Amino acid sequence: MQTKALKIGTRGSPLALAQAHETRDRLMAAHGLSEDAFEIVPLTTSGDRILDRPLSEVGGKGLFTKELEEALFDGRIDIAVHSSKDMATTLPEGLEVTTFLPREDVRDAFIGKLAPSIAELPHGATVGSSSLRRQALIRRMRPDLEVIIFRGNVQTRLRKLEEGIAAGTILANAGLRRLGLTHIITDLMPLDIFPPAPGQGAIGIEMRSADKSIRDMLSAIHDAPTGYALACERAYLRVLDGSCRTPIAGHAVVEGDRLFFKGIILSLDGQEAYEVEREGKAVDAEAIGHAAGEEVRAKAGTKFFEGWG
Ligand SMILES: NCc1[nH]cc(CCC(=O)O)c1CC(=O)O
Repeated sequence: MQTKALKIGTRGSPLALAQAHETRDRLMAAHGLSEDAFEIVPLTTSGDRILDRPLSEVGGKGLFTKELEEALFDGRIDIAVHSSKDMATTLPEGLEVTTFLPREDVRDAFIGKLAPSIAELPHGATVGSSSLRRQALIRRMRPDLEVIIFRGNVQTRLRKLEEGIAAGTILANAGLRRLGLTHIITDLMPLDIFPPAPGQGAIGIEMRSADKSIRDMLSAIHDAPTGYALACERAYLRVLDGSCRTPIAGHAVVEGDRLFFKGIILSLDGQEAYEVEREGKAVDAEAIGHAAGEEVRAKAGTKFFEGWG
């Protein structure tokens, strides 16, 4: 007889559901379980409801996770599947992200209507993005372009593009791959000129700290290199979080037992940029990320952050 199904909490967007299914499939494979050992529970978050303003104005990353965390606390779900990029850097007492799935490609993808790449867009063309990081990186490359706010899930943004509201948009390659939409990509942005957001491309799984059996079950699908990269990137972001109106990019790569991190913070117009590069042992991921955050914050100086809080 089947015992109680494990309830996998997720946002209801097609991308979130794809990530929940990937988590379920990996758990099934790792433990030889069938589909009915799991129940996928989609929940609507305030981040999904508020679509007319940029996230940086309405409260930031917590918006996508709060409802899922409440459901974890009251037992409506047993685990919560998140895009790591959307997660706050500190979690409520009693909850933990113990598990990261193998990371997808971290690059951003350009989807162009008037031209296949940002470089080839006509002078003054409009690009849609509500990410401060993408806006600043676009403006750094092409100060003549106009950047307009584009929110909503991947499908909503693509519809806006079809309606001609913008000449192009930028989305994470990871999300497009998970949705089977890579055919619409017209350019993949190189990491050195368009570094990703901390956490981009990585699925994180949150659980109740006290749940020993779930901890054991999840450990079978944890990807250690992704875990180290994320520990580093999240520590870096945590140092800079006080300035959530700052465009921030950061990316760690793990090779064997070494970790290589690159980070950059920019002014909103992309004209000012401060970079940091660190490497060390993968097991020191968090300390490396923390030190990188401190370094880039010191380089930028207090004036850079003034009035942005
Ligand atoms: N903020 C929305 C969001 N959160 C995670 C992804 C993409 C998937 C990922 O980075 O894992 C996206 C959409 C996008 O940026 O294109």
